[in-house]
Amino acid sequence: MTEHRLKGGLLLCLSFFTVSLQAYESTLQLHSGWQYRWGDSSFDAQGRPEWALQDNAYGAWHPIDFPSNPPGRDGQTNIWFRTVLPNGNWQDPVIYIYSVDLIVQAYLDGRKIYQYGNFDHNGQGRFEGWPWHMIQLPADFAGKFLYFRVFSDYSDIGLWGEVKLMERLDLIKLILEHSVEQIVVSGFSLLIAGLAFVFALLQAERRSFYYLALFALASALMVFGQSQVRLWLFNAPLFWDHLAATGYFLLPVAMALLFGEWCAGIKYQRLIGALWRFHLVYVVGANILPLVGYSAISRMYFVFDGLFAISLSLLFAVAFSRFRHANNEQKVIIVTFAFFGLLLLLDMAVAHSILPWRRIPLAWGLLSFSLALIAISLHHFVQTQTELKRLNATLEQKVKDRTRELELLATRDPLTNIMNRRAFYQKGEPIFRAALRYKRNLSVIVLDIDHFKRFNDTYGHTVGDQVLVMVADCLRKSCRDSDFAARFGGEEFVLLLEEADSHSALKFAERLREAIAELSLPGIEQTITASLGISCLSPETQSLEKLITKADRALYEAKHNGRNRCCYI
Ligand SMILES: Nc1nc2c(ncn2[C@@H]2O[C@H](COP(=O)(O)OP(=O)(O)OP(=O)(O)O)[C@@H](O)[C@H]2O)c(=O)[nH]1
Repeated sequence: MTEHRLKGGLLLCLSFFTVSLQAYESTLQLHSGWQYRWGDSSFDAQGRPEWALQDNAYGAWHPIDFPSNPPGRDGQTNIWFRTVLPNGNWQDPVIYIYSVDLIVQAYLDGRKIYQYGNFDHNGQGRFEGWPWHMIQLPADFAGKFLYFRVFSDYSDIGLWGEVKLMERLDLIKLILEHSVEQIVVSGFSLLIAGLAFVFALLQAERRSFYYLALFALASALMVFGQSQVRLWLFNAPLFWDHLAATGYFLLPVAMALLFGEWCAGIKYQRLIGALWRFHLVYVVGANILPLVGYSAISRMYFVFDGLFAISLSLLFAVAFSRFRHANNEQKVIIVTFAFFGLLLLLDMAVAHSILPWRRIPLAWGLLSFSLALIAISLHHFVQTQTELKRLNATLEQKVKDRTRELELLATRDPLTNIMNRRAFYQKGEPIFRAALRYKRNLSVIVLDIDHFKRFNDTYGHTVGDQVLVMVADCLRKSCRDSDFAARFGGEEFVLLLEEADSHSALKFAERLREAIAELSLPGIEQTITASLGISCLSPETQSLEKLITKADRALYEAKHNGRNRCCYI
């Protein structure tokens, strides 16, 4: 069973390979041996065109290399072409035509075998888009004349691009091959458009990202709208041609906008501004006029290409006049733009038969331009983000510093730089509550400098201030980590001693008193002493305030008993 399957598979592969190999060998270019005849044929009673019946006047047909734009058009809109189909070993033969200007019928032996577009009784019709054509041939085609009846009121008339006799399977492969690069490039452009749009919404350098999104979107529309695979997605050539034309006509708008943005500082900004506005009006007009039946999108190309060629040349001139002074980014843009622009000009030259028909790799030019733009945009994005981060960090630091300053202002005594009354209560309240709850020791010392008024009166306020600062420093140095001191106002200080019972609080107060008594100021004779009142937490002391009041009473005792002493209640 497995062996059978294997054999079957191998055979299938082999036959596919041989069919494609054989078909590939037998693909024939129908690029020579044609004849043409201006005007339109009359039709017999059975509806057969008389020009497609072989026995009619041979002398009326003129030889031409390729069935396109023969001489002597003279405003005519109808033409016939014919060629003799060759012999060959075919399995499923078809004629592939890249495109026709504009609508077409194909006849073999007077039998109509293909039609694209609608011919009225005058042999005229409307533009229906530029699809690729696949004309199925009957088995007995060899050696017979194949006729094409063509109508065009466009600048070109006839078949355009490739005309080939080939196997249907090969044609499918050919269309896929032709479309791969367009699918990849248009997909990529669409991705760029989406990303650029998101970046535009997110960050500061909005405008260049919007323009980049517009350029990438226009490119995607143009490339996919022109791809051959488009008809398999949605078989409406006119719709795709409108889309492709809109994308194509939008290119100079987006290019000029981007150019103006990225090459800021370049002269001629007004010219660039005028260019994009002008082309934008053209895009709108080119879409509206065919809709109201005034013209066809096919006619819009001719004028557009002329204008685009001028705009491109102007942009080239502007770019290169400033090339030497441009920075590296601008140079990359200019070079990739030049490459893309050159391909665009070549494509136009081919489209208008100035150059012989060939495929121009427009997609690659477009890709390189898009890649350069996205790389530079991302570079700018990263730069802006880094700058923003740096600014944020500086700002955050400034806010922190300022908050800290404000905090200090709100909690510190500006003269002595120790806590003020407010901060003392803020810090002391939770400690007091915890001590009360868990029955821990807690003591408060209220300290007042003796006869402080005399310092002010005798030596002036500056000396009074110096005494206050010295005493505060002494308190700070004497305190343990868990203790803290605050200036409550004037020459009065309060200390909170955690885990200190009356005994150790008294001992500490005594040490403090002695340390203060040793302070001196050069040239000041008055000794610096302080009186201290001490109170300890007991179950009946219900608030920190009350504990301080108690210590205040003790201080009063100390003052009353002669100052420079400690009293405990
Ligand atoms: N230099 C200076 N003096 C202040 C400051 N705050 C209050 N004083 C002064 O401190 C003095 C306090 O004096 P009193 O309350 O009479 O008490 P005292 O002179 O210390 O006397 P006793 O407390 O009874 O020993 C007043 O003259 C206030 O003007 C200050 O920040 N700087």
